[in-house]
Amino acid sequence: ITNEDDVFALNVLFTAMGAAPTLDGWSGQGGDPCSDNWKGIVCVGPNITELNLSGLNLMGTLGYALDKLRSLMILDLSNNQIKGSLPFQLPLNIQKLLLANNQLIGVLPYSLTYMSKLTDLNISNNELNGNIPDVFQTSLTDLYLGNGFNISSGTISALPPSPSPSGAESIVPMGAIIQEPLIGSADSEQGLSGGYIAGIVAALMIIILVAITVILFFMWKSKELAIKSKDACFLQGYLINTNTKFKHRSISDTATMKYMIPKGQKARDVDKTINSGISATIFNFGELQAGTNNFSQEKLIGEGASARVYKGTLKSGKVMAIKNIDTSAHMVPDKEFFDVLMGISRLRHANVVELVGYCTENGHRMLVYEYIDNGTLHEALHSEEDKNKLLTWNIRIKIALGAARALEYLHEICEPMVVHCNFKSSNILLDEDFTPRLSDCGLFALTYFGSQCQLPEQHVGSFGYSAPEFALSGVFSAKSDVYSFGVVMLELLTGRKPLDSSRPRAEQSLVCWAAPQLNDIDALSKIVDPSLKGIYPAKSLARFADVVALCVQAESDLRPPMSEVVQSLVHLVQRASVTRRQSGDELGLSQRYMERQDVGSE
Ligand SMILES: Nc1ncnc2c1ncn2[C@@H]1O[C@H](COP(=O)(O)OP(=O)(O)OP(=O)(O)O)[C@@H](O)[C@H]1O
Repeated sequence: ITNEDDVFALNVLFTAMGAAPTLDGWSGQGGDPCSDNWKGIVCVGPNITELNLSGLNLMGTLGYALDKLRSLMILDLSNNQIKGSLPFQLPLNIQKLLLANNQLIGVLPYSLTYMSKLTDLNISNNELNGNIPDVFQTSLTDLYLGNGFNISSGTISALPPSPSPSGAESIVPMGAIIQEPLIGSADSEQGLSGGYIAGIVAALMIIILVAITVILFFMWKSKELAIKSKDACFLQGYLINTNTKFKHRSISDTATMKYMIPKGQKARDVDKTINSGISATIFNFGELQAGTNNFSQEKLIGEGASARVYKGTLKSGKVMAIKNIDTSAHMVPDKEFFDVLMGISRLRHANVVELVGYCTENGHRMLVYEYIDNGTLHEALHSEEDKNKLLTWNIRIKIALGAARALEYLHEICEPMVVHCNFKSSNILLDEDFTPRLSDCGLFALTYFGSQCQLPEQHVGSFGYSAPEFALSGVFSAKSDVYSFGVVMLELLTGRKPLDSSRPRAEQSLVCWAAPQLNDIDALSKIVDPSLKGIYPAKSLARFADVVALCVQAESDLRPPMSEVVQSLVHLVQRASVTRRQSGDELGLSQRYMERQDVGSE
């Protein structure tokens, strides 16, 4: 009789692929694949070791349970029409993963890098994008591309000569096909090929940059380098230039939150039972599965480095955001998971997204949050749909104040304090009236660090927000959150992204470009978001900029605590409403007019 987990995985796969008629013998529920010779299956004893399903006209998606096939060595689903993204959880013992010629989208899951036995990977001719993990360049013999991968991030040296001469920032255009395997592709008969030379040059550059990093680190450590904001810019620039990845950083104790209990609540004997004290509902997997249409693509609302988020409707009719954490990449033991969960479940603040429940059935790690339905601040500021037009100056101050209050709560009211560690505009969700709600509070310890307190490569994506001390030493503190908050304020002020490689070099790092201009009122009016069309009170802008300048200081001790930031922003909001009343609120003047009055009155 076939292994129970293997049967479950095939049942899920069969359903996800729309019960394809070409899958002879397969079933969506139960069955005995090994004894009943299900199409394309090879077993050794009760375990499925091969799935050979190439060219069977299969559609649908790959489902969510492939990782249950623990003995699977060959997975061949090439030449079908499979859609959707690659599941986070793939079978870890796979040697051959053949998915070419399908319609797969999204990024490569991080779990791929954990597949130590993987020797053949063919994912050509799909619509995949994102980064290619470095590990593929040394351990695989057969990696074909034909997708939209971003091949920056330090991977360039092992790649064949790029069609574009732009070096480390090269992008393989969507649909471009690199025919040669990445490894062993150099044509030895022609001596040193362009790609080989490029590889050597890139390797030399990396060595030089690493040496610079080490020297800088020791200078910084011994306090011989008084880091002023100019130096911070240098560091930011350095990060852009090299796409440096900082691996295996430890996190300071303040950031590893275990029991986050807002002051006033009693810390009960939290260790006695593993999940007592968690103020959240336990959901069964079936309900979440049903509520998200079997975690279908249409219900997927977002994807971060460590989780996918689905919009789901519960039995009660309530709409929720269900965060399915990638367990294959982040094996957090139960005890730690419940510890963290207990803390998160107790967070209650008007500007913090509330955890409603969770599900740990079948090894899943799912968090159920209230659904916030107006997108993220990042989308509002940077999407191409002109959404930023809705963000008037006063709304921007309101968002900054709400987000500041959320951080103040985490830093100064919760006990022990909670350091967010991943504060950025895509973690600020907006509700209908643009009230900001901070998401992922307390989650960093769970999704990134687990028991080893290590930083994975994906965090590189948030570097535009990272404080210099974190980039240099990996140490996080509440003051690092304050820096990230300053970067988000700069985003609000300028409408620009923290790192933007499409801009001229001197403007790629937002902090680097904007910080020197914050104290100059003329310069300020030139860096302000053009989509505000000049409609803002100049004084309000200047005060806002003052707060930013304090927050993004390179020396962490000089940054203000969040309670001070809140106070400054409260003054701004109060001032804005007084000015508005004075300028004729009651007379029914338009917002635009009133704000023009505000500009004039400053
Ligand atoms: N409670 C929620 N309500 C509505 N949408 C949400 C909610 N939580 C997350 N999302 C959506 O899911 C997306 C992904 O969220 P997630 O926190 O997993 O990734 P991220 O913040 O973009 O990256 P990171 O992995 O660095 O946290 C968000 O950008 C947002 O669009």
